[in-house]
Amino acid sequence: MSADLSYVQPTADSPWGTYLSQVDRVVPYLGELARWAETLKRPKRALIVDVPIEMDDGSIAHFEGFRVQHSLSRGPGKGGVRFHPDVTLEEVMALSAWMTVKTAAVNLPYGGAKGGIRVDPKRLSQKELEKVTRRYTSEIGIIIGPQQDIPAPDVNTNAQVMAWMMDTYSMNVGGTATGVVTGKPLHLGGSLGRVKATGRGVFVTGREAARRLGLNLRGARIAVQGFGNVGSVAAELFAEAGAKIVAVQDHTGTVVNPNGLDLKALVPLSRTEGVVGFRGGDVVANESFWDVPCDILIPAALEGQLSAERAKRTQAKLVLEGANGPTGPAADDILADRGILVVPDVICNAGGVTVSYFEWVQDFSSFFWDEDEINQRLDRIMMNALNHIWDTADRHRITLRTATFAVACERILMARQERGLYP
Ligand SMILES: NC(=O)C1=CN([C@@H]2O[C@H](COP(=O)(O)OP(=O)(O)OC[C@H]3O[C@@H](n4cnc5c(N)ncnc54)[C@H](O)[C@@H]3O)[C@@H](O)[C@H]2O)C=CC1
Ligand SMILES: O=C(O)CCC(=O)C(=O)O
Repeated sequence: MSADLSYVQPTADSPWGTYLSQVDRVVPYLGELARWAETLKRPKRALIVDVPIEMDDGSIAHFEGFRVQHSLSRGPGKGGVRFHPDVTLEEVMALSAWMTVKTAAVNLPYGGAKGGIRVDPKRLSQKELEKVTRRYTSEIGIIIGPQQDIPAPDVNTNAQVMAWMMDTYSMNVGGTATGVVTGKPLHLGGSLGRVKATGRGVFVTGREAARRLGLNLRGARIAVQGFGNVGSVAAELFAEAGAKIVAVQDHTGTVVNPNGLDLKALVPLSRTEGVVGFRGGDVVANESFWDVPCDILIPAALEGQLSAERAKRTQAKLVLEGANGPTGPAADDILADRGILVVPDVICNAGGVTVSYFEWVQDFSSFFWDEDEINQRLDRIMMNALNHIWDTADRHRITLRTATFAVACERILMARQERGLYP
């Protein structure tokens, strides 16, 4: 399993360990290209930076920052930036590798990258947050750029953070470079539809999976873990399609209502108080979220949340991975044995990077599309990719995860091979 890199010690269920085991599972389906498989197990480039800033009280604080470019074989690096106190190099490596697989699965002309800062942004003032963002951008400026590596939002980052990143990079290169990041505000070269794109992709792939399972969305019961950009938008779209959101969990706690939570009231409140501020349901212990009777489970928070033990308990028939890496290999096997269908992260949440690609293309041409056009193109790309993956899964009798890796890794390794061996 291990690529034996001295700078990380993955375990079976850690993010990089999970990724390595997913690669091992796809190798038998790669034919001649399997000789290149080891390249998937090593990031091309990993940068660790110190981010020192002066805090509002005059003290100097240092934060650890990362940018990992897992693969550049198919194009520039692409992937979000996460601000979270638990960010590690190992986690960012896994997230960058999943980006490589994801961009290839939906056939975007990108490699995979990811970044992060080990910081709790909730403890920073707006001024401190801007300083951290700008200093980090300057430090990673030596490896990012519109043709090198294009960051985007992830956990605890948003359009404002992207605007600061774009501005800092632009000042350093001496000219406005809108294409250096995606997920920007609309009047700074952002794209219509990007904010909702990841949740929309979860909905599009989930709707198709439900259709194939014969599960009617009207009245279907859905539990959502993580109620931020991805989870809340996916919940709203499923509710619009007639489903009932029966449980939601965020970092503040868990709220359940078997008759369906009122999202019109819950969503705005969750942004200020967290979901436990909502009075239209019962606040329950976090662990009981995994026992809630439901048809569809959407993990949309962090990695490793759907553990083996929780996989044994869930009552869902369908799991839609809004988050990256929510399910470890042992849990994956349990879900497969129990006949629970998993639409894996590397296709399920690819809507965000797909509309990021649209944003990058629009920035280059300085011609912007309307939202209908964006949503139609997104729908088409996601459906084509999913159908191709489903055919692959049926042909080899493998899970959708291994099938997505098979489709994607063939594209990545073919590009690697075609680029040749010599410098
Ligand atoms: N934003 C994007 O476009 C994309 C995000 N993703 C993935 O989706 C997941 C969520 O990302 P976003 O919604 O963007 O982040 P976000 O920062 O908007 O929301 C994160 C949510 O997770 C909740 N959360 C954090 N820790 C938790 C815990 N221990 N237990 C329960 N809930 C917890 C937070 O309270 C918040 O509701 C991440 O895995 C991210 O990598 C994947 C593709 C694209
Ligand atoms: O929009 C992007 O470029 C990347 C989004 C992301 O970080 C992800 O898909 O995990």
